Amino acid sequence: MAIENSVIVPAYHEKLNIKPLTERLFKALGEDGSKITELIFVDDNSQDGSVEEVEALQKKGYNVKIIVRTTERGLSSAVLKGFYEAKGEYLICMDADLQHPPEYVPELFTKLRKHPFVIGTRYAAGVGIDKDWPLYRRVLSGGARMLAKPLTLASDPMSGFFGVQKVELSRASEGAINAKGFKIALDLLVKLPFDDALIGEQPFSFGVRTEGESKLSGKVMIQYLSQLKELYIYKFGAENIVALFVIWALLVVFIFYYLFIKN
Ligand SMILES: Nc1nc2c(ncn2[C@@H]2O[C@H](COP(=O)(O)OP(=O)(O)O[C@H]3O[C@H](CO)[C@@H](O)[C@H](O)[C@@H]3O)[C@@H](O)[C@H]2O)c(=O)[nH]1
Ligand SMILES: [Mg+2]
Repeated sequence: MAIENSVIVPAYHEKLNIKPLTERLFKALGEDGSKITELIFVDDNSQDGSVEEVEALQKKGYNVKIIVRTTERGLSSAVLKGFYEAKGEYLICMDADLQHPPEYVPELFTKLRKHPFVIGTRYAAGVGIDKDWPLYRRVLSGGARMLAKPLTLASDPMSGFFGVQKVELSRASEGAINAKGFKIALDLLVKLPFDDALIGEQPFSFGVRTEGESKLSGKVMIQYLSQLKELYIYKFGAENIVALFVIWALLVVFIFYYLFIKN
């Protein structure tokens, strides 16, 4: 049967998560879903046994492969690499560390047949973020989300759990997508030419990592700020950027006044 669905997983030092993710994903897809789905890990030369882990899963019959890059590093560029190598028309990106539960993937693929882009969101009724996700990560994520608000109507543009139709990717202007940093979904949301009203959402509960470590670093945060600046200019034009930052500054002062000074 032809492959219709591709699941792309950026992975760096994720050996211990590869097997449980693969088994849970194909179990969730069931027999019919598994026949039309491929799983692709894009690893940046971790040399931690990830390749051997994938080979063992292939021997068991899973449609899984691993692309090992040796000259590039980075989450967003790894995702784009996987998207361009994928055979499926329907592409889903998810993290390797099981913070994005594979059990939501079948529903995401179903929605992706009706929407050009589907974002996995933690901000919807009945779902949320695991109580053990550290406070500093919540604060960082909340701040990052607030700064992205004027750019997209999607409720969780910081999410790394999302789907996009392959045909949409080809509609981005040449070289437009920013492959630096972690926030590839935000870049696609702003730069692909579909209408925001067509964005689908898939509520999901965000788990905590149990194996390996987060790769979020100061460098990734700086890359996010630089990406934000580029996206603001892309969307609103360089001439409006000062006005936008003034509005943001006034908003922050207002919130500060309202929360801490008014009473
Ligand atoms: N190939 C490759 N993969 C990478 C790299 N850096 C990170 N990854 C992979 O990208 C995924 C997310 O990385 P984490 O290190 O787990 O990120 P996080 O701090 O938990 O951030 C997550 O939370 C955000 C939402 O708050 C998400 O937006 C983001 O995508 C990520 O899921 C993991 O599968 C990780 O192995 C890299 O340089 N290269
Ligand atoms: Mg993580």
